[in-house]
Amino acid sequence: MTYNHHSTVAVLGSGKIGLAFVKQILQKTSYRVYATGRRSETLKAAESLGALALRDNNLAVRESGIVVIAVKPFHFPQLLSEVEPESWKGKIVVSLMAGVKLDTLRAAIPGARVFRAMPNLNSYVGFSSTAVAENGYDDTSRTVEEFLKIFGKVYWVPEEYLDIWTGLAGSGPAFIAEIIDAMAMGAVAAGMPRELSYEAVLDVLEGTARLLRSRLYQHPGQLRDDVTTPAGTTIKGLMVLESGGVKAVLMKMVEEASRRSREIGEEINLKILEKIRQR
Ligand SMILES: NC(=O)C1=CN([C@@H]2O[C@H](COP(=O)(O)OP(=O)(O)OC[C@H]3O[C@@H](n4cnc5c(N)ncnc54)[C@H](OP(=O)(O)O)[C@@H]3O)[C@@H](O)[C@H]2O)C=CC1
Ligand SMILES: O=C(O)[C@@H]1CCC=N1
Repeated sequence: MTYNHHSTVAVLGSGKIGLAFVKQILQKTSYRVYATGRRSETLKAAESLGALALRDNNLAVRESGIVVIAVKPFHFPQLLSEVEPESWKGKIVVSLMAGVKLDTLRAAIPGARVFRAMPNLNSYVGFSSTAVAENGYDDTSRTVEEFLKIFGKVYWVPEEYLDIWTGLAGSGPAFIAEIIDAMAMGAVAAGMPRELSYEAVLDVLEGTARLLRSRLYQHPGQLRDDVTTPAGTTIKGLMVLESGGVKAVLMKMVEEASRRSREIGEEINLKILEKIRQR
């Protein structure tokens, strides 16, 4: 296969989200993929998907046109020390790290065109809801948009929304998974087998998302009211939900996750500035 730098992607950090990216890229495109990691298990997992797995972040960056940063935010300073500043020059860099701001990324990797994106683990099946921020709309942004569409839907947002997006859509699959589990357990408590209960909740979730996206409803409250028969079953369940303060808890859950994303950004920014001073 012939290739040039622009048809090669480096995924730095082949963990949970990194591997989801590797899987989709290799399944849907003809990009060559370099995937890095530290442990042999990590490299083996990437290799088994068809990536060129390697420990050398510098080589992966040098050989690629698009570089995805998928390490944990607190591993970023170490990653930086492993890549020569020259290697980043002219690259399109897409950071998936929670919290780490564009200014911090630009200061850390000058000479690259940097984008900050927040996908979610639904990328694994091509159903991510990904927000991306960077100033300007040009050919490079369009390349990044096309690239991110491999993993699902793409939304351009001002950077100020990215921490909130992280708390809502980035962490979202974990929150929804907990709600699904709780509802299935409720059915088990009422006497139905776990597997059947679980399938039913997944069906309800998928169907409700479709119904809410249809033109029938402008607001979820309208669907709630249509389901709720006076003195029926739903209103009794809703009363329990309200008495438990569940709606307020869910609101606080997203708000707190968003706050933590901002906090991570501040912590990493300080570490990066320290690192830059040492250069
Ligand atoms: N998980 C999720 O749902 C989402 C995560 N994110 C963001 O993606 C990033 C990764 O998260 P996640 O995938 O969950 O984390 P994981 O811990 O699963 O993956 C991180 C990977 O980075 C690798 N790594 C760490 N340091 C280096 C290094 N110096 N060189 C090469 N590889 C390295 C680790 O390899 P090894 O294990 O071999 O040490 C590990 O496989 C985070 O910044 C997170 O904020 C964004 C959206 C969703
Ligand atoms: O929990 C986290 O910090 C990361 C960011 C979004 C999903 N997982």
